[in-house]
Amino acid sequence: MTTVEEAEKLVLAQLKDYGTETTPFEQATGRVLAEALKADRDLPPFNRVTMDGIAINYTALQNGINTFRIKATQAAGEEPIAIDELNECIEIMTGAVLPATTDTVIRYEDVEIRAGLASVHVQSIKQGQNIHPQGIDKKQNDVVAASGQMVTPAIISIAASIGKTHLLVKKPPRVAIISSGDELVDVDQVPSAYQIRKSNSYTVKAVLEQHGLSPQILHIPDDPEVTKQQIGHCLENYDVLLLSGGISMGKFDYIPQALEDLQVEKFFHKVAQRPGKPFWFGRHKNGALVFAFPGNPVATFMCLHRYFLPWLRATQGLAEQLPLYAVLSKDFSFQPALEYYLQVKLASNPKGQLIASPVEGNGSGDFANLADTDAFLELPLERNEFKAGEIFRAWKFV
Ligand SMILES: Nc1nc2c(c(=O)[nH]1)N[C@H]1C(S)=C(S)[C@@H](COP(=O)(O)OP(=O)(O)OC[C@H]3O[C@@H](n4cnc5c(N)ncnc54)[C@H](O)[C@@H]3O)O[C@H]1N2
Ligand code: MOO
Repeated sequence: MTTVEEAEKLVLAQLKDYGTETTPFEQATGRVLAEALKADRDLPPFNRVTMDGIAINYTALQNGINTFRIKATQAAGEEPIAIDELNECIEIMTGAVLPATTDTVIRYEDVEIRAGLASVHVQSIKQGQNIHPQGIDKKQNDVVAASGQMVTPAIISIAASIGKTHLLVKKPPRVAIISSGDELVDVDQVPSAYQIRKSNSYTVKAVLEQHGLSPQILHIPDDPEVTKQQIGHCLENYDVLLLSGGISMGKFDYIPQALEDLQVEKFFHKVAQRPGKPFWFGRHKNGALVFAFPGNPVATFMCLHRYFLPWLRATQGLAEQLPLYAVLSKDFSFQPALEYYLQVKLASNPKGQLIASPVEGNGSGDFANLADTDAFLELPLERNEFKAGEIFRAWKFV
């Protein structure tokens, strides 16, 4: 059987550039930048006052002048007002441009203002204080965000500051999320005593939307002809098919046969892991990839995080995410020769360690347990006994 490492390698070998597109910057969170963002002017663009108070020329203090005549008040956004004499000051607000004839700002807390005069009542004034100098953060045309990184709220802030209303981003793959099975009814339907509501498709969609994708949902009934026809249609119209269910050994598990009939090359079927053992992965001749995840909700969820999301990062040119490690909080044993993905709740302790506490639940059909956990702990297949205090890789999903 294919090991997790082999499966991961085969998945990550299927990278493709889906091109670029332009998007309004406000809608770009989670997308991958396909251009470098450059400062349209110095950052900050002028010597920016950082405290409300008075602007003076420091030479005045050196000459023993402690009381200043307030010449004018300058708000942020106003043209700077120069002082003409050393014994003058400008009352000035945070965000205002420092007037060229001044070089130091003293905050209101350190002056007393009476009858148009400001008296400084502290000694420790430093020349140039309370000023954020022009261009100290970045110079005009400096790269402020490199191509190939994910657009985060901080990058939205940069785009806004430099007037970039639209960003060139990587085009994400077009994804179809496909569920199958006649036991499944829609979320707004009342299931019979023998049915359940579809949940996997919505879980997968929610995760994908967090990563900037806009997938389409489709349901296929347990009918071999319809299965083949619908999957055939998706292979022509999408870059990636994410299926859940219908791939193990059941009499109505028509997906593997349909994929074979449609000439989707199988890279593997079944991975030495639990949950998610029946995972099927392949590629159609036109390049469309098929991730067919086992239908049990926890299996679909695990495979999505363990295989699809790393593939998505890599195919969009993002650097590999640094692995996360956690300390197992109590002894645990697992006998089958499968890599086990233990559901855990993570918490850090005062020593700065990340502690993984098992919250086992009732197998891969127990999707309620996912809400009580936030990661899978990857327990290697070569072993059966895992001791409290040992460190393992964690796959966080919250
Ligand atoms: N004889 C064997 N039986 C099974 C094996 C096996 O190796 N030999 N593997 C088991 C494992 S492990 C899993 S996981 C499941 C996977 O089977 P399928 O991928 O064919 O999934 P289904 O049978 O269609 O469904 C399994 C389970 O999940 C529910 N389901 C399916 N889709 C959804 C959905 N969209 N939303 C919510 N729940 C869904 C479905 O009703 C079933 O309860 O096979 C084992 N059997
Ligand atoms: O993959 Mo199955 O999830 O072990 O139940």
